Amino acid sequence: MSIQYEAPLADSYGVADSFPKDFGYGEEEGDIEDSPTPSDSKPRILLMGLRRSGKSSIQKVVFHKMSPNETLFLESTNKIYKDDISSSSFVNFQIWDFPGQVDFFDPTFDYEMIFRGTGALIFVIDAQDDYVEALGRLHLTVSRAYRVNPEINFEVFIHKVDGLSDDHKIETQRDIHQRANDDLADASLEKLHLSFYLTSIYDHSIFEAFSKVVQKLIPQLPTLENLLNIFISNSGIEKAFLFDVVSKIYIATDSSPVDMQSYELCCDMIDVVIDVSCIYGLKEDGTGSAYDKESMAIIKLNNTTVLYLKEVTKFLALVCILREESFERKGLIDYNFHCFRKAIHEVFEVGVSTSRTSTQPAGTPLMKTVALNGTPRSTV
Ligand SMILES: Nc1nc2c(ncn2[C@@H]2O[C@H](COP(=O)(O)OP(=O)(O)OP(=O)(O)O)[C@@H](O)[C@H]2O)c(=O)[nH]1
Repeated sequence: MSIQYEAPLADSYGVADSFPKDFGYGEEEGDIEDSPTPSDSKPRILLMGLRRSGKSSIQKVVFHKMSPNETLFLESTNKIYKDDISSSSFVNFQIWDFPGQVDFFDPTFDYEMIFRGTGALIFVIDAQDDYVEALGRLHLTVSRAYRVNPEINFEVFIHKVDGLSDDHKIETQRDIHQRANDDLADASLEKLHLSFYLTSIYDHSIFEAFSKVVQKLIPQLPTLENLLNIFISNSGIEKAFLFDVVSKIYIATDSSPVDMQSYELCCDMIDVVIDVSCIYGLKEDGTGSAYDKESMAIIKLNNTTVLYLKEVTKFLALVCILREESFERKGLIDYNFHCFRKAIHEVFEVGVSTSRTSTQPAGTPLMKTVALNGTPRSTV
């Protein structure tokens, strides 16, 4: 494997373990503004579930680069932990990690306010444990939330599946799916849709699941997918992912099916690029950024596959998978990429100006749409 690597200038970040929260490359002309939304009114993604189901671990591994083994030492969460990831991520939202047992009857717990501003509710079920109690809790939580805000996306993570055999995984998913939907049918809540994912922090499944959760909240997803389709079909590229670099969530991909291996390969490439950049990309005086406008990398694998990464915005990178022979037309690919990048910036600039002109009456609840760094703010 050869790596042709153009190291971007790195900031005073440490190595991979202490990955920066903010890549820190400054505003440029036409750069996308940070959201002026006060943090408490930002749309949110809630992480709920029984104690020790793995909520804090998911949040730390996906958004804070914690290694899965370190989560063994996480202490139990005792109050709602609000994590505002908008300064480091394309996705301009808050993640609220709830303590295991939320008491809906506690008068200090204003669940109506919480659910009103929620885009997605992720309910985490520990698949290695007896999940009967968790299913009861799931039902109570989603039915309450649905009554307050039927626009919420309800996502169920059947978590810690690394401990299960393949057959057992499928059987567990089928059983949980069946029971959860039976409970909803009994309560005449058939319209409430639950989506299920098998997840583990020990592989890429948690990033893949989070990607899907976030994609549902991106209003411009069809436009992004279209742009990716046009880009790859005119450039001889097999697969392209638009990544939020810090979290490795892919916010869009072309319409060909995603196979887990390709996704993992692209995630690994981002890790390599950022790690090398953090170690060798520093200026002598320690200034610079681990990810900036110059960031790009080409990795040629021994099976005639090429991985090509390029910066799109402050938070986003395009990672493509293509054959070596297609890469011979690198000039064409680069030209098409230039057009693609310009189009993405235009989508976001239109978004920002739309949000500047749109007025939202005071007190209007923020609904489903999650605001993005560089995309329209919530307009409901
Ligand atoms: N095997 C396995 N263990 C996991 C996984 N995710 C989390 N864990 C472990 O589960 C335990 C509990 O994780 P936490 O993240 O603290 O759980 P929590 O839901 O936030 O717990 P509370 O704060 O008490 O509500 C830790 O020991 C984690 O290492 C996973 O995907 N697989």
